[in-house]
Amino acid sequence: MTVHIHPSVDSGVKKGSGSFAGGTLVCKCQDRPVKVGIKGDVAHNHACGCTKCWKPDGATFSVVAVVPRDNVTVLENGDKLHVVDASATIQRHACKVCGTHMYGRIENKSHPFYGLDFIHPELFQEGGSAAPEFAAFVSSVIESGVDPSEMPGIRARLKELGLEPYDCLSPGLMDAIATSVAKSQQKAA
Ligand SMILES: N[C@@H](CCC(=O)N[C@@H](CS)C(=O)NCC(=O)O)C(=O)O
Ligand SMILES: [Zn+2]
Ligand SMILES: [Zn+2]
Repeated sequence: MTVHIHPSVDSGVKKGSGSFAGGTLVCKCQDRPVKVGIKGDVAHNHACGCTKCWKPDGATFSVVAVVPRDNVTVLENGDKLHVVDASATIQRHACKVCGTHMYGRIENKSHPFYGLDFIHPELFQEGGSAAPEFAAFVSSVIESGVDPSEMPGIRARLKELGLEPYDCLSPGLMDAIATSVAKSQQKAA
């Protein structure tokens, strides 16, 4: 059985150009698409299996990366955007018409990832942005309806694609979160 992860990686992970200068994210609407401008390349691009990150139709995983929030500008048809869940840590600004998530923003200034917005690089109209590096929240795909018996095949396929599977974030990002928490506890002591 073919294991589908996400259309942008199913035929192999495409390397970034290494010199992506930024581009425009476009939602799926034919009429008045929402356009969001991004300055510079993305970082920490990865596949995410959680239920909250936006996936295109039929995908098991989302592909999501971060950019500094100051590098994100709504260019066109921003009146179509709404926040999917205002109580979530990441406030996902999505098109009300087609449902595509255009950017996710953390408003809590004490969050370790404050200052970074989450975007889906497949929405760039330009090619060449940095490739996904790992897979996060892999076990969470079960919460979206994947049968647990499919997990060994999914993990094997992710490894074959060079996307090391983790059930939370990658060790580097988990260390970054823990470092930030440790620093804020030292400040409080
Ligand atoms: N098992 C949960 C995990 C959700 C989760 O913690 N997602 C991570 C990765 S995107 C997160 O940081 N969420 C914060 C948020 O969604 O606001 C699910 O699939 O819903
Ligand atoms: Zn749309
Ligand atoms: Zn996620």
